[in-house]
Amino acid sequence: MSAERNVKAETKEHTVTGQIPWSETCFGCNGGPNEGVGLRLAVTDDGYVACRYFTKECHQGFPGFVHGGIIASYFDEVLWGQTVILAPEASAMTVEMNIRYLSAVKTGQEIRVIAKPAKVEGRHIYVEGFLLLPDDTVAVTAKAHYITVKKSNTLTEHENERMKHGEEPAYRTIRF
Ligand SMILES: CCCCCCCC/C=C\CCCCCCCC(=O)SCCNC(=O)CCNC(=O)[C@H](O)C(C)(C)COP(=O)(O)OP(=O)(O)OC[C@H]1O[C@@H](n2cnc3c(N)ncnc32)[C@H](O)[C@@H]1OP(=O)(O)O
Repeated sequence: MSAERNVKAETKEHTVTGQIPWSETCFGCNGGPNEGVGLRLAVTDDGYVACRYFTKECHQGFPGFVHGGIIASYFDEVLWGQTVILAPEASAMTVEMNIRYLSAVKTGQEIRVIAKPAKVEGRHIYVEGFLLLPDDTVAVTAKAHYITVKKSNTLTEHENERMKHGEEPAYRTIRF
């Protein structure tokens, strides 16, 4: 995805085949009223992790616009979803992330945050993604580098089981 501003993505419909497990103790997943971001990550049949999300008023920085740190959280979470597909036996921790904020993102609208298919190189996973506004403008792009660790370094067996949620995805297709 280029860093050019005001670019509209050429979109098509993608079929959703599943959802990444989520946890109520995670800031990115927990959707309580004022508790967290509340993202749900869909997996598509062509290897993307994708998320439709209604931006919250309580996440504003400048009035009416989503805080850049919250936008970074969207990407940390959605791009991390690729690591669950690629290294399900491990946990992946973010070690680096680069974000280009091309257009401001308003609160109170439905955006889409997308992680492209990625690949593993030993313990390293590099993922790229983009955020689309309702009119398909590419507002933000991101690149992240994750490193896998033993799952037991981040979650006990009990927590790992307790945190898995197998809810059906809320939608069957997503356009991006
Ligand atoms: C299917 C079941 C799924 C279950 C699902 C459960 C439900 C969901 C539950 C929960 C949702 C969670 C959602 C999370 C999403 C957000 C993720 C975050 O926010 S992560 C927090 C922020 N990140 C950190 O705090 C990392 C801090 N860094 C570290 O702790 C270490 O650096 C670590 C563990 C990543 C690596 O340390 P070492 O001791 O294991 O390994 P060494 O030997 O130091 O490094 C290995 C290789 O990586 C490079 N490396 C290490 N650190 C690097 C860095 N910072 N930058 C670049 N390279 C680095 C090294 O040069 C080395 O490279 P060479 O293999 O030799 O080529």
